[in-house]
Amino acid sequence: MTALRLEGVRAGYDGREVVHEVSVTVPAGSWLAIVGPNGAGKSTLLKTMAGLLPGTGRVLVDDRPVPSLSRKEKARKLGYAPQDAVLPAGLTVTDYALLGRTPHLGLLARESAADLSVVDEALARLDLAGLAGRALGTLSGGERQRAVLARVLAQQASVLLLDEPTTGLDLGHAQAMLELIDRLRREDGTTVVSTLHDLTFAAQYADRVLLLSDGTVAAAGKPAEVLTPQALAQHYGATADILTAPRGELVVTPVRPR
Ligand SMILES: Nc1ncnc2c1ncn2[C@@H]1O[C@H](COP(=O)(O)OP(=O)(O)OP(=O)(O)O)[C@@H](O)[C@H]1O
Repeated sequence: MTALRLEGVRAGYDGREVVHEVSVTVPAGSWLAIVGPNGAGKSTLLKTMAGLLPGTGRVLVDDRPVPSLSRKEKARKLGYAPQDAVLPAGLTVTDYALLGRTPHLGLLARESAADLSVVDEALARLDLAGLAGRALGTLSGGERQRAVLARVLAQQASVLLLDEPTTGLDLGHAQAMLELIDRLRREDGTTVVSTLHDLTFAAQYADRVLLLSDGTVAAAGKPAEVLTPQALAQHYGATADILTAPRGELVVTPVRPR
């Protein structure tokens, strides 16, 4: 089953097109990583998928055009975590994550014990339980980023659109975050689309990788097919090797040019 489909999507800002004619199909329960150099249009593409940026072409979630969904339907189907969310400084981590439950509440309904337990679990999994009562304005960069993800996880949307979910996280928290996202995918059938700068993470977690370059799809397919030294040289201007770790995982590593 297809969870998300883009057909000839074009998008941009102030009349300047930065994403050109992107078509992609994301099967339900799979993970698509969007990679590419700075300014390639990754965040723009993700915002267009989330229905936050108008574009031409079609974006369909569960075979329904995103613009045709009500706000609540959209929030139940699509959870979007931006790279640089603006957070209300005075709100506590718990109250902020509870906002993720809004699409699940009835009219004028307050959060139930079940909503609170979803939030508590998201906070615990993101190692934020000890910070639950802290105001967002007092958090470190990595803690803030985890709070943004806690909110989107609490939303329990069927498709997660995550813009650079590991930005600002140390190696352990980054890995824990990706493991958590992968577990949601395997256990609940959640579909994941994430931009990722870390190509080793992209290679190890995504089923498929879409390499965006200058707003067009330069390559799409299995990580080993897309992440080649030639592609990294051509599109990133980087000298890199693709290694295989002892247990078979791919590792993308820069190598100092000679
Ligand atoms: N709000 C905006 N208004 C005008 N131009 C924008 C806006 N946001 C992004 N752009 C431009 O669109 C292009 C694509 O930006 P985008 O943020 O989508 O790239 P990206 O691949 O996510 O980059 P990065 O890896 O640096 O985060 C860039 O040229 C950028 O300057």
